[in-house]
Amino acid sequence: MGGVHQINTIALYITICCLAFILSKITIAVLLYKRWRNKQHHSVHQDPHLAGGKVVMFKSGTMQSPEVTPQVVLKKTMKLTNKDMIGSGGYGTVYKLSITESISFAVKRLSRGSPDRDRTFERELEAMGDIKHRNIVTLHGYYSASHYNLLIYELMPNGSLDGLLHHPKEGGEEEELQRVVLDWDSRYRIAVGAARGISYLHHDCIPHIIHRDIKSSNILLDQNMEARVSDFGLATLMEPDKTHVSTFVAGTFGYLPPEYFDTGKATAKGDVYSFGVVLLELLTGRKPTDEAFYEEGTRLVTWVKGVVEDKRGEYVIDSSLKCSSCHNMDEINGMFEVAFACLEPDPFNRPTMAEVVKMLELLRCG
Ligand SMILES: Nc1ncnc2c1ncn2[C@@H]1O[C@H](COP(=O)(O)OP(=O)(O)OP(=O)(O)O)[C@@H](O)[C@H]1O
Repeated sequence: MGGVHQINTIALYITICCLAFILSKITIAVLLYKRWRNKQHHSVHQDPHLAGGKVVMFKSGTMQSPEVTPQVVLKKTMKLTNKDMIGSGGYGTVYKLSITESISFAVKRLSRGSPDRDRTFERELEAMGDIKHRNIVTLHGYYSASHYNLLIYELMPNGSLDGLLHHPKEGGEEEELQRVVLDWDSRYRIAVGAARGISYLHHDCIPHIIHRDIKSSNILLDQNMEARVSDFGLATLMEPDKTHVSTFVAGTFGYLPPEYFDTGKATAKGDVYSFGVVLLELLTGRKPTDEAFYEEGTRLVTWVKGVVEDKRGEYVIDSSLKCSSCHNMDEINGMFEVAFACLEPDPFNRPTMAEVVKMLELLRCG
C-alpha cells in the first residue's frame, strides 16, 4: 500500500512540474507575442526620421476643430503613400491629407540636405506665415525633421490652372467638365483673382513680397474656382523703401522677364511680366514652355506679338473660346492689351500690379 501511495505522490509531482513547465512556456510565449505586437505598432507611427520633431499648426478657422490636433496630423502624415500624391514640382511632392471626411489638407514634402532646399522652406514660412487673403493659399502649419520638411496648406480641390488648361483629365465625362469649367467667364475671373493676390503681396504686405515664380502651376483653384496664388519657395521680402533685391536668377523658363538675365535683380515688375505670360496662356490655351516654341527658336510672347502685329489676332485665341464667346470679343481683346502692357520689355513701362487689377476690372465694368 505504502509503495502505491509513494508512486501516486511521485506521479502528482511530475504532473505538477509538467504543468508548471507548460504554463511558464505559455506565459513566455504570450509575453514575447505582446512585445512583438508593441514593436509592430510603434514602427507604423514612429518614423525614426521624425524623432524629436514637432508639428506646428497655426490658429485659424479649420484649426479650431477638435479633430485637428498636431498629433493626429502627424500620425496621418506618416501613413501617406504614393496613392495620396496630387502633384510634384522641382522642390517637393504634394500629397492630399484627409483628417476627416470634411477636413483635408495639402502637404508638401521638401527633402533636406542642401542649403537651397532648406532656404525654400524658410522662405515659404517667412513669406506665408502671416498672410490671410482670399486669393492666396493659406499655410496652416509646418513640420521640420532631420531628413525633410513638411508644409501644410489649405487643399485646393480644383488643382492648378496649368492642370486645367494643359492637362485635362482623361475620360469622357470629366474631360467635358474641364472644358466647360474653363469658359471665358472662368478665365476672366481667374485672371482678376490672381492679379489681386499678387497686388496684395506687392503693395499691402509689409515688408513687400516679390513672388519670383508666377506661373500657371502656381495659380491654384479653390472649390468656387477662385484663383489662389501659391508656392512661395522663391519669394523675396523687400523693405518698402527698396526698389529691388539682388539675387541669383531663379524662376521658370518661359515666364522670366528679360531683364533678369542682365541684372539678376528681383523686382515687382518682374512678377508683372510673368503675370503677362499667364494672361497669354489664358487667352491662347498655349503653354509657354511648349516644346514647339523651343523648336521654332521662339517664345509664346514673341509668337503672340508677331501674329497680333500682322492683324491676325484671331488665330492665337484658344479655339475653345472662339465660338462659345463671340459676344466677349471686346473683353478678350482688352485682356490682350493688358497682357502686352505687362510684357513691355522695359520694366519701367509696365504697369504696377495694382494698376493691372484696375485695368482688368474695367474690362467688365467700363
Ligand atoms: N494647396 C494645394 N492644393 C492642391 N494642389 C496643390 C496644392 N499645392 C500644390 N498642389 C499641386 O501640386 C503641384 C506641384 O506643386 P509645387 O508647388 O510643388 O510645384 P510646381 O509649382 O508645379 O513646380 P516648382 O515647385 O518646380 O516651381 C501643383 O502644380 C498643384 O497641382
